[in-house]
Amino acid sequence: MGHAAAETSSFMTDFLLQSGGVAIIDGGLATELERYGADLNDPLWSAKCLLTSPHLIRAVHLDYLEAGADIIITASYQATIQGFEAKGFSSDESESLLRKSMEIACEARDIYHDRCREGSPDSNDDGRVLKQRPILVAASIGSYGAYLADGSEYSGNYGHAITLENLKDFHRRRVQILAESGADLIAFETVPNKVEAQAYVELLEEEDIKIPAWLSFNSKDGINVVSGDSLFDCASIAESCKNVVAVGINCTPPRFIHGLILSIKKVTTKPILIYPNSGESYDGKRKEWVQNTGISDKDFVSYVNKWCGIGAALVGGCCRTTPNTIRAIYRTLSSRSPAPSS
Ligand code: MET
Ligand SMILES: [Zn+2]
Repeated sequence: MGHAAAETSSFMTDFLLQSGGVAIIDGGLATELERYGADLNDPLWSAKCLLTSPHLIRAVHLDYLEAGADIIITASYQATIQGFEAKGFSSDESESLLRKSMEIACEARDIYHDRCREGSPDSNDDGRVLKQRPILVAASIGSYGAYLADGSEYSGNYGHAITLENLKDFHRRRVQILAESGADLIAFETVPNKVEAQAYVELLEEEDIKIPAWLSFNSKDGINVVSGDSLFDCASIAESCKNVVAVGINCTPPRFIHGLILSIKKVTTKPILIYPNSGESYDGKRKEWVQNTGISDKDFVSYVNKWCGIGAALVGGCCRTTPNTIRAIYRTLSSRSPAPSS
């Protein structure tokens, strides 16, 4: 095992120790940008704000840090070189836009640390969490299906024409750029099938990527990943890769999470991460979320304690969760008694 590999293997466990056992991931980015008034009806979705309103992205990152998040995820989920080129940007410009997602998140972290120095040590009167702590910036990589912008990341069905090699080539340059952008780790999010998980771990090894990564799958039945591929197989692929420092589930209704954690536990010794959506249903035809079909922040939080009880080590929220959700998670985790040291 080389030096870098040895460092990778303790990266997440060290971070979790510093975070008090459980680390908090941020909440929905795209849906929060929409709440701020951004129009994301575009093939680039949230990545459109890299062009039109970077200040909003920064504001949302800051909101999540002030709600208590220990990890913020960049706006690069649907930012791809191919997607930017389709809009007429050159490849250099497209690469800069990817780096920009990282710069915005790092700026937010810097501003936050300044506010912590100026503010009160723990929590302000206004409920902001201003507490110096290690904060990670995770570079988001959404799936090929997200780039297609037709809901394929929720079907995982790319057709027979798309091979493992195609997927590796599709993601290669973006992975390289984000890995060298100053990110603390790569967040492969909403991975819908086995072949894309395989593509990611092979890329990490072939390109000798120097920073750690997590792999996070989505499910719509609580048993398999959305394509119908077995979660057991998908999590095993993640488990086999030394660069992968956590494996889990995102953008999946809360009611499915308990069972999914138990399935993942059977395959992995790596920390398990969980950031469900609000449970609201999505109307694919109208391209909008159906309001109030999900659960309240209070119910979300009562789940969080159970998830941590069965082994989730990183918890946050995905689409339609807000800084209020994250603040509620922060409060419930802070009130937990510290794990007995063994
Ligand atoms: C469709 S899942 C989207 C994940 C991304 N991190 C976001 O919150 O916007
Ligand atoms: Zn989501």
